[in-house]
Amino acid sequence: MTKTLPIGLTVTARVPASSANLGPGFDTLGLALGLYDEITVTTTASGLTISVEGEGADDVPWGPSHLVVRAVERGLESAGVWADGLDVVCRNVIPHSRGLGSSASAVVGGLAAANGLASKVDGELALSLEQLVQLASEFEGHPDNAAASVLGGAVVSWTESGVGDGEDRRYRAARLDVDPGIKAVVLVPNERSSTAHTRGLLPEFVPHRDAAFNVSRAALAVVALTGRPDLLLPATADLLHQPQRAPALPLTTEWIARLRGAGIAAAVSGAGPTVLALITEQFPDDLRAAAEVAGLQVLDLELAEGVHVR
Ligand SMILES: Nc1ncnc2c1ncn2[C@@H]1O[C@H](COP(=O)(O)OP(=O)(O)OP(=O)(O)O)[C@@H](O)[C@H]1O
Ligand SMILES: N[C@@H](CCO)C(=O)O
Repeated sequence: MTKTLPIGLTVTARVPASSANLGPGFDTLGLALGLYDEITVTTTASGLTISVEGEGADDVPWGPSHLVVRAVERGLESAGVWADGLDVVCRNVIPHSRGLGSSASAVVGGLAAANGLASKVDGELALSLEQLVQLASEFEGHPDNAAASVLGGAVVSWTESGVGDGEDRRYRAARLDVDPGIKAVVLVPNERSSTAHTRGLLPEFVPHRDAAFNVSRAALAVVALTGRPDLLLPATADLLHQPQRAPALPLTTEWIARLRGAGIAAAVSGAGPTVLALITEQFPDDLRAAAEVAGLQVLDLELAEGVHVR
């Protein structure tokens, strides 16, 4: 039976950004990054109020079609609770459409906030991390981003029910504990790039030798991330999506080549256009200055834990 939440219940979810693929792990590997959106949800007597500060405030709809609102509603439904009214406040920091998983973070944050409300009235209603990964991945479509924002650290994600996109598709993920010496630097262009557009550039079939190349590098990425950071450069090479997306991402492609030429493990973050660099030493000052001159925002980020609700 559905329980109605009392009025005035409030929670805040703090949800990290994420970087998907890490080079060879297309649709599989992800990393949670220390750049956070905060979502506060309060139960009210009726209706929906929403306010958005920061990133995307002028672009996203301020109403029931807002991604966070839809995720909160899905989360309440999944936990078996109902709210007569909701007040939703979003404080956004994660850049949109830059390959930093903003849409997955919005969905994970909304689901986790709903879960927090349900747990406040009855701990037995709490959704597990596995359920949050499933719901967020179903909702958003990218388990590599969604699982990273739920679980934190680095993740390997996979699907269990085969090839289809049907409702029975099961999304699974395992967390890797990343070597504490590894840090992330992201180079964020001003221009946006839609994931749907750059996915459309990918071919239906790839040569077997390229698939084999990526299998070896993706497996190596797990080794490098979990204790052999000296292997990060070969472990972040890719033939399955970055070369195909390159025509749509010229600045990104130029900077990945430049960083890799300097011995830095660099890859397209998600579907781009952000560049992800994984380092164990200081990011070189001359490259930082040159990137800024080229119009890239350079951010040093800790690797993050998963979504946190208070
Ligand atoms: N915090 C948010 N609140 C509401 N809508 C959002 C939020 N974050 C993202 N979105 C929606 O998702 C769109 C961006 O999704 P898209 O998948 O193209 O990029 P991304 O998630 O930032 O990057 P990627 O998936 O490549 O890592 C935005 O244009 C916006 O419509
Ligand atoms: N793996 C997805 C991530 C999107 O954030 C892609 O590269 O399209």
